[in-house]
Amino acid sequence: MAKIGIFGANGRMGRALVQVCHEQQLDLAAATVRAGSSWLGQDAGELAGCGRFGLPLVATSAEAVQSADVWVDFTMPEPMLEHLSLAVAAQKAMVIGVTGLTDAQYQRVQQASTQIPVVWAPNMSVGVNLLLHLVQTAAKVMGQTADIEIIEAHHRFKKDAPSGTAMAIGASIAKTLGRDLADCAVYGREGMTGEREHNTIGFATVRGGDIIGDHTALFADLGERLEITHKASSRITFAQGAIRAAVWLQNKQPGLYSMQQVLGLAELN
Ligand SMILES: NC(=O)C1=CN([C@@H]2O[C@H](COP(=O)(O)OP(=O)(O)OC[C@H]3O[C@@H](n4cnc5c(N)ncnc54)[C@H](OP(=O)(O)O)[C@@H]3O)[C@@H](O)[C@H]2O)C=CC1
Ligand SMILES: O=C(O)C1=N[C@H](C(=O)O)C[C@H](O)C1
Repeated sequence: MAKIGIFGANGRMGRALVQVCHEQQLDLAAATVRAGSSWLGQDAGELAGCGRFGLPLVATSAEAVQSADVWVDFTMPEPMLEHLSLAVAAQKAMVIGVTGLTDAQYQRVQQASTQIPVVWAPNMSVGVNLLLHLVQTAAKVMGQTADIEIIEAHHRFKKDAPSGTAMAIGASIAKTLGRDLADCAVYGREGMTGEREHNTIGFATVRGGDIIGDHTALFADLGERLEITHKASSRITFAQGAIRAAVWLQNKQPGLYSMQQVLGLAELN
């Protein structure tokens, strides 16, 4: 059984990951928090509401990284890249769910994946990964005439916008239509915008309360519109996907793997 490690175990996703390891009786070998964190020394199980594990939270370090075979990271772009360097040095596999990466940061993930096995995905849920396929079919049928808008809603604490998932939906549609997302994306509208430019893909962002994560791809034509919506009702769905990826990743060769591959959806392409 793979020894699993969690970086940022005190975060919203960090706690959900601990919970899923517990529910699935997996070998959670290490859980880290940032150096100087007030959570240092607390029990990982108690923090996640699962009862005492006898597994104290330790500071992220080269030494701590040795304790697990596969590490899971839902922190933030900069700390994630530091964790990735530790994983490369220790030759450990890594599952990354962090969003809001710049192109340069994503290239560093790609570079690291030449040395260790990595899964990176902006959304680890089964439903969103299926949606990424469904929008391709919708784009093929309606994309030339319909106006395409992507609407996402998340909790008030989220730091990046549009969500990584919204960007992946946009990229999936743009690729199907032979468009470059960088050229056709419109992020929000204000003032005298003029009529909608036909070949654009619009993004709208909502932030509020404790919304876990809603995404809609809208194909709006004259006389009808199609909306494909996914709503997450618990972070556990993301954590289950990430832990599934961690188990899948053990003994894989170095490479950058997608959630589509983990879930066996790649052949739907
Ligand atoms: N791919 C997917 O399916 C999903 C992806 N996400 C993504 O996961 C990421 C985390 O989301 P969420 O759990 O809500 O975020 P939280 O803010 O709850 O957790 C972030 C974690 O990162 C740590 N962290 C933040 N900054 C630093 C730093 N400078 N150095 C070290 N540690 C740091 C935090 O530690 P501290 O508390 O000490 O600051 C905390 O442990 C986001 O990018 C989000 O978009 C979220 C859900 C699903
Ligand atoms: O920050 C979040 O919470 C989430 N982030 C991911 C994203 O940016 O797409 C996935 C999920 O919607 C939750």
